[in-house]
Amino acid sequence: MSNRDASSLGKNTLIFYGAGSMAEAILRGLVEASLTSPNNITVMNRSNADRLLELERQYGVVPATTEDLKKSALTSADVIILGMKPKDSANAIKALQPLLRPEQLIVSVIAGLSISTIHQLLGREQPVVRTMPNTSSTIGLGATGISFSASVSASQREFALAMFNAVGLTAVVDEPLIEAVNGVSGSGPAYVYYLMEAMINAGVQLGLTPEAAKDLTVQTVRGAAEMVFTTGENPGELRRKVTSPNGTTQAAIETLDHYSFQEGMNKAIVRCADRAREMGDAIRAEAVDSK
Ligand SMILES: NC(=O)C1=CN([C@@H]2O[C@H](COP(=O)(O)OP(=O)(O)OC[C@H]3O[C@@H](n4cnc5c(N)ncnc54)[C@H](OP(=O)(O)O)[C@@H]3O)[C@@H](O)[C@H]2O)C=CC1
Ligand SMILES: O=C(O)[C@@H]1CCC=N1
Repeated sequence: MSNRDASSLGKNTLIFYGAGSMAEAILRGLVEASLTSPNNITVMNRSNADRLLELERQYGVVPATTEDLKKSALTSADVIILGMKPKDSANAIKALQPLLRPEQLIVSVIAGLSISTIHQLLGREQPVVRTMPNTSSTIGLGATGISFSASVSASQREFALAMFNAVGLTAVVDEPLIEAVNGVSGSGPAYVYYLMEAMINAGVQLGLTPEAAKDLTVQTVRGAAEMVFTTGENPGELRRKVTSPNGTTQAAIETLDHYSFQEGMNKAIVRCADRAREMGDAIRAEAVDSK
């Protein structure tokens, strides 16, 4: 793997094996940050060729639309990014078995799928980077948890970090904590969007136009995240500064407490991490069954 410039992805070739929303979020970030030439990125999926042609049109990446093109791109790529749904992953990874060279790097974004299951499905200890990104990578504001298998080389490690740093923030964690990352930031954008939906709906209920309710909500969430980021203050401290004694915010927070908001969020995130483990167990069972 080329290691001449750790801040870019060099001449390494990448294939997105599964080119759906998460793959697009990452590749768009890489292309728009000029981290690599779009010619170095191949996209493939199972059957939706139109989708690949659309990605080519938008980002200039290379579509692998025939079985021959798919095979040769998988065989030659320096890095293979597993971007299919968990339920499709066991078969897709098994199909790689006869194609892989020992030095090819596997990067997985698949929820629940452990490094050991990938090794089991491949029948060998290929270098694997297990990640949990999120869709905000699309605009360079992603948050990605990363862990490495023992055989990942120093240059492969740098490559993976450069790749995900190009599309946001990275946190290297021990592999068992990837499910916690899934609970907090992998699925996290959905919780924030859900909160925003509720805020917009309530604004409309109180008489605002849908446009005004949306604009005010978006700016509020943006501003609140930016306040935490820029000031370095804890969310709790910033919340207290908004909350005048016996004022309007206190009344709102008490209502959230009445409906167990904190407990609900806690249970949701713990359940999300558990669900990732369940999905991982199901893939592991497929790997064992196929032995
Ligand atoms: N969406 C998110 O916010 C996040 C998702 N993830 C993970 O990313 C992964 C992908 O999710 P997402 O992008 O939402 O899914 P999508 O359904 O958008 O995309 C999945 C892609 O995988 C392709 N695919 C399925 N089977 C195969 C196969 N055998 N060979 C080649 N390609 C295949 C599909 O092709 P076709 O359409 O032709 O069937 C499709 O292009 C999941 O494992 C998820 O856990 C991780 C973090 C965040
Ligand atoms: O919902 C899911 O399973 C995926 C994983 C993280 C975000 N979306």
